[in-house]
Amino acid sequence: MAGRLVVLGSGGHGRALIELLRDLPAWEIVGLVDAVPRAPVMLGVPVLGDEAVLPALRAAGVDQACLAIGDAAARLAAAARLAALGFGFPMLIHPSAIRARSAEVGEGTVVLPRAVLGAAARIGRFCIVNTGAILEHDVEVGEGAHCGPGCVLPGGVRVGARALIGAGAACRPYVTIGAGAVVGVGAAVTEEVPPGAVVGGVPARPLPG
Ligand SMILES: CC(=O)SCCNC(=O)CCNC(=O)[C@H](O)C(C)(C)COP(=O)(O)OP(=O)(O)OC[C@H]1O[C@@H](n2cnc3c(N)ncnc32)[C@H](O)[C@@H]1OP(=O)(O)O
Repeated sequence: MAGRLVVLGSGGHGRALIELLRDLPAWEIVGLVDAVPRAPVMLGVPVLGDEAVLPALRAAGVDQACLAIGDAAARLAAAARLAALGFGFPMLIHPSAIRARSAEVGEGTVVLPRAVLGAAARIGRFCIVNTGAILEHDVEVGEGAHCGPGCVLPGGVRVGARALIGAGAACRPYVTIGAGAVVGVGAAVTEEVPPGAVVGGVPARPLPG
């Protein structure tokens, strides 16, 4: 699939996705949409305004969108709003990423440069697999979860919906990270992380606050 696409979100993740799309030449970015536009142009792409411009884009034949929103709940809420307007959400995988033939990737999920998706990995909808993340064989990632830059999820790790695995974190094989949990930067997860928990350190323990 390819065509014309709008990017929702003009923050840091938006800049990352503009660069990702530039390496997927079948896609043309018609512009950025942001609730609080900070500049009229970002990395050469026009910022069209807030979501009020979306119906006109649909009428003009733009029917694909890419959600550049880091916060999982906000990303999933935006997906629902744009789906109601008739937008679809392509999965976008950078050409330098390695995807096993048996790895499944859901709609609206983005896979950034040099990430690895191993055999029979299953990545849900609207996930972020960030730069250099390694998701090994049989890893399962739930809807809206974010695997941060350089994280390492060995075989059989399960990441619940909307969870965040921080940059450079690593997990023991077959461990489960609960829905909405946060694993801090650089953590080593050795045992199950309950839903909604925030853990960090080596080995990972609940963080204060
Ligand atoms: C391209 C991109 O940029 S993708 C970005 C992906 N995002 C990430 O990787 C960020 C992940 N977030 C983190 O690691 C954050 O530090 C969090 C969520 C774990 C904690 O953030 P906050 O809730 O703001 O906590 P805060 O910074 O106030 O720290 C609370 C305590 O936890 C400690 N702490 C925070 N992060 C960590 C960590 N990763 N490991 C160990 N301890 C930590 C702090 O030192 C502090 O301890 P103290 O109370 O003894 O001083």
